[in-house]
Amino acid sequence: MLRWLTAGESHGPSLVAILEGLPAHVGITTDDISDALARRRLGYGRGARMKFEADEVTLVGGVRHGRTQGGPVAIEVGNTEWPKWETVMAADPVDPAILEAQARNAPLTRPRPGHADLAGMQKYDFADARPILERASARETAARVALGRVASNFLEQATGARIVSHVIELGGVRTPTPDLPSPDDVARLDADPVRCLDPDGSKQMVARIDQAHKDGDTLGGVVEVVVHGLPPGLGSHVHWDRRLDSRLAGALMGIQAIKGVEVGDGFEVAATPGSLAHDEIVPTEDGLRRVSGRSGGIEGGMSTGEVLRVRAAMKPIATVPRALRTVDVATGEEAVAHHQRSDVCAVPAAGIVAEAMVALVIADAVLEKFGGDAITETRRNVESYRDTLRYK
Ligand SMILES: Cc1cc2nc3c(=O)[nH]c(=O)nc-3n(C[C@H](O)[C@H](O)[C@H](O)COP(=O)(O)O)c2cc1C
Ligand SMILES: C=C(O[C@@H]1CC(C(=O)O)=C[C@@H](OP(=O)(O)O)[C@H]1O)C(=O)O
Repeated sequence: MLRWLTAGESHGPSLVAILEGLPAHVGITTDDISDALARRRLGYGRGARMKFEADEVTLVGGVRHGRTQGGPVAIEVGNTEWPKWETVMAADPVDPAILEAQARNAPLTRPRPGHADLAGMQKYDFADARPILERASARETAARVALGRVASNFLEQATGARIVSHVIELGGVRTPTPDLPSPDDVARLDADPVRCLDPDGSKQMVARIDQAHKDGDTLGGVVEVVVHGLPPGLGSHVHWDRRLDSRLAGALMGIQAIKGVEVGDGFEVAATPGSLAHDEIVPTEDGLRRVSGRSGGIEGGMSTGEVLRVRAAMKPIATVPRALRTVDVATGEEAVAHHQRSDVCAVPAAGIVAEAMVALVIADAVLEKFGGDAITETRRNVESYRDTLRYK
């Protein structure tokens, strides 16, 4: 079983992340993790911070000479801006100058609609939104992407499976019938400003972001994550919490601002007659194959061995420059929400975060099915399962 945790605030010294339960000998380097974090910083429409945020990675435990050791993998991702925020965020303000500066800091009392601010202030009994927004911020997704890269290295090395995401809708612009990206498309997708495979769609999306920026507005969209090369039988039909689809949906919904998840054609299938809604099975030279991929490669809560495909819908960024109405909780008066620099759109970045969450869930399902204390053992178990499948 894989377990993972993250800690840290948006403007604290660093984020930390721990992944426990991986076998030994998974190849992973600081450069691999830095590359994954660089992909998350890309994407047209992100705010100023992504231009200078360096995501300084330190592997602080569990990896030696580029290989996991079987113990928990611990990763630290430094926040470049820490020196500027030290007075606001210091954990142990023993220095009187820091104490004085903290006392001078005005509390944030105009909670932003669409954020955790107000419910968090109520729940945790704060008169300042700062402690809530610091942890609610999607800065935390840098830690998940770091863990996701470790998980996807394991997945590829143990099973050969590879993950890729793309943007299929942004600001209401939807690509007509999105082609499924292959792992070979990753470089092309990463080079596109909005990580969209369709050049016309990409242009329209960029124009939509420019318009929203001019209008003081923000945008959301839909990302799709595709996994190639999985064996059948990950997850199970026998209990709700062992279903691969429910585990993927929970993990994707756990990303900040994700408000909907689809497995395969999801909501569209609900409006389609049964004769056209499923994936018929035919014998081929490659063995038993589905003629279509509407189910997203999951049936009965298990991977089918076909391409796995899930989607996540992101709401527009909630810190809207043309500020939304709120109440100043210090006075009870009507006010506009506080606003600091913010993204206009973070849908392409959300795709990278979604890849990470999918990698973690599937790596967990692979370990559950195939076990292994060394990756050679996991790989051997995967291969013998594939070789001895009752029906191929
Ligand atoms: C990659 C990424 C970047 C984000 N950037 C911002 C941002 O700059 N400003 C903002 O207000 N919200 C941003 N968000 C969204 C907020 O974190 C999110 O709306 C907030 O946590 C409340 O969403 P929830 O109701 O789903 O928790 C971002 C989300 C993601 C996934
Ligand atoms: C820092 C990141 O995203 C941040 C997510 C975020 C939010 O409210 O979620 C608000 C912004 O942060 P700041 O308030 O410091 O400008 C984004 O830049 C990141 O993704 O690494």
